[in-house]
Amino acid sequence: MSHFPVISSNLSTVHLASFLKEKYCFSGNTQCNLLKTGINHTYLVQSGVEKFIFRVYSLNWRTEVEILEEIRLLNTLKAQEISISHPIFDKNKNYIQSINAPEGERLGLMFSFAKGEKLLNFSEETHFKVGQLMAQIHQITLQFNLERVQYSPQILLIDSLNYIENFLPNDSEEMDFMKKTQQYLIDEFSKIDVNLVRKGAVHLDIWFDNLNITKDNKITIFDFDFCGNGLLCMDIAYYILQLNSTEKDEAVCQSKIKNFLNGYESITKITDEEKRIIPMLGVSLYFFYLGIQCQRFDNWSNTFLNETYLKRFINLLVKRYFELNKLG
Ligand SMILES: Nc1ncnc2c1ncn2[C@@H]1O[C@H](COP(=O)(O)OP(=O)(O)O)[C@@H](O)[C@H]1O
Ligand SMILES: N[C@@H](CCOP(=O)(O)O)C(=O)O
Repeated sequence: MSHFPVISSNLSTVHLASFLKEKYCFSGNTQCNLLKTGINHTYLVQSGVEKFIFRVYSLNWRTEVEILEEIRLLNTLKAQEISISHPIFDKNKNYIQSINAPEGERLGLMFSFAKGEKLLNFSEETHFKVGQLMAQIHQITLQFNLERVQYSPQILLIDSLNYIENFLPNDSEEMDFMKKTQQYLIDEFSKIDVNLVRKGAVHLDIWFDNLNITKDNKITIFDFDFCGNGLLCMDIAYYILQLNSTEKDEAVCQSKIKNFLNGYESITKITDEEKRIIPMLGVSLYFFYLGIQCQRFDNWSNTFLNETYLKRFINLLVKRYFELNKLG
């Protein structure tokens, strides 16, 4: 039977379970449950008492080389005993699985299950520990070059706004703000003293949503899908930015940021130049991820993304953060 061509599909969990059972030689009952259809589709795989996470990349989202580079980074971190979710190879020692989905070949990768649970809000002490963990990662990823994206102003600010333009009227106040801010941020990038900021591999998406925390406060970071090359302080900027959007009490938010930074600096120093540019990098990352949401409209964000959503996001998050940091 021939099918009408599709751009994305949801794999049958029953069939995925038997595919994985065979590939990874799982003994006994193997179950697969969909956790999330995001840019990638994430499945919880259970084989007896063991738990794993299987990620199925959207069609053409990442190349094989990019995924191999993510694996290389994760294995480097694992070798240094950094608490991250690591990739797992199959019975033939292959990491990447190829799945012949209706839309074309989709790639898959198995990960260790990060112990603990996701917490929207956690203590100052835990923020201190996240800071330490991020700094330990950065000590290893300093000067680490990945054959993946370079987080340049072009990617963060120009390409992103091109995607946003498809959904936000050109004559709206919000687009006016975005265009002026884009120009301001491009200028700020050109003023960065590159000799005083550390460069290397960044995760770019470290926030509560990509951390599991155990009862005894052990943190594991997962979802390195956006890893690439950039300024290490982009990770710091993103974490602080997200703390501002998830912690509503200003005093508590500041105290958590302070603890996070203290934790980081208990391992390695953040330069004065890095501290100076953290706010403008945060706003740049808002641009980037808003661009990603628009880019992935077809198979991810269409359930929430529209003109009103963009206007609210820009006014309540981007503009607020810009003004809070007295930028411009
Ligand atoms: N290694 C992991 N260990 C435990 N849970 C995970 C792991 N990876 C993903 N998850 C769970 O699956 C959800 C979706 O996975 P994620 O890779 O973050 O996808 P997305 O980027 O679309 O949010 C996460 O929010 C988390 O709850
Ligand atoms: N965290 C980003 C988007 C990437 O989200 P994820 O679901 O892949 O972790 C955002 O805030 O937009």
